[in-house]
Amino acid sequence: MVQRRLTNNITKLITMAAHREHIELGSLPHHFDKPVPLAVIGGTGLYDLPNLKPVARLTISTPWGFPSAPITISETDSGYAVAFLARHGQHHDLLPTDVPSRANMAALKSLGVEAIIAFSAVGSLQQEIKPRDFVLPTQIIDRTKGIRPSTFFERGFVAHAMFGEPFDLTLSKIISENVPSSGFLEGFETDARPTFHTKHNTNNGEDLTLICMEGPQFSTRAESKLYRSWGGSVINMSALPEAKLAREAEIAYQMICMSTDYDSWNESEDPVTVETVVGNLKANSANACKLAAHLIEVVSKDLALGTSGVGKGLKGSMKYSVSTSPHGVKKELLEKMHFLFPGYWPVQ
Ligand SMILES: CSC[C@H]1O[C@H](OP(=O)(O)O)[C@H](O)[C@@H]1O
Ligand SMILES: Nc1ncnc2[nH]cnc12
Repeated sequence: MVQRRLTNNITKLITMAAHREHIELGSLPHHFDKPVPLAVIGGTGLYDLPNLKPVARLTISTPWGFPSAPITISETDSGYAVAFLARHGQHHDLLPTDVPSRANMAALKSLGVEAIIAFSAVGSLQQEIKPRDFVLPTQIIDRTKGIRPSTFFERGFVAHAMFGEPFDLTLSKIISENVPSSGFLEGFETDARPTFHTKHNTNNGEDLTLICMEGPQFSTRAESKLYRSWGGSVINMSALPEAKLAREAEIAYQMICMSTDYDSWNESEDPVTVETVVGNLKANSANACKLAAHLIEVVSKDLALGTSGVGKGLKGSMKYSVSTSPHGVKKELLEKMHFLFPGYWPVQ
């Protein structure tokens, strides 16, 4: 019965997605004139926000190239505008290493985005984080290989952003306090319901640590066990440099992880394959979309009213994080920076 309901949901989602893609690609306006304060980045299995009404589809050129895909602007039932970007491209044709994160972040910033909720499929490094559970990480360990461009700054214009707290604490608090207790959990037997793991709800106030590896191959068992010994909770290939660039762009950023497998440390389970990841994601995609739609309403309202001050502490922070005297900086570099930070360092 539950299985049939899930299958029906999936079929409905696929049909709606195809319909939407047709509408979006065919006839949506290519411009949107109002600021868009909130963005959602969709990862593996989340290429669309099917519960929202698309109103524009934008192709944005930045000094760092084009984003992974055109950005869809949709409206919620209450009329809030939200931007959606598929991290690996609309048809998932970008390896994690090749995601143009600088262009993605710069394009979102140019729309007026102040906060990002990013979704990601992750492997679980802890027994209690079951496949299909959701996790709100609080820390990141960087296991990428230094081959992804990870800063907007470069030789000639040096800056250092703070990153001790890699996720935005205010945004994280709003998300963890607003996980819906019903709706989001529908379609599951009580004992199979996914858990939403947060530092305070399920981890006694201890950090939930996300390991970000280079990939595209999954980890060896020895690596997976090493990450557990470091206190890793979950693992993916996508949090970095995305989170670092959001910080440099002064955008509040929180990743919501969906566990799809036990990576390779758990010898009583089969090691992770793409089939396992995609299978779990598909089965739970209706759930993920419901969660996204609910959080979009809550966070958009918060941003509009300024209730919690999401992102306010970040505004202006990069202006004071620069080591180079702007007087000696090449004009081309300042022009690039102007795209992200209009008015910070005027081009002479
Ligand atoms: C297809 S499994 C590995 C792939 O899935 C995750 O993608 P995303 O974070 O965009 O959901 C992971 O980071 C890897 O890129
Ligand atoms: N086990 C895993 N390792 C890295 N990225 C993943 N994404 C989903 N599962 C993963």
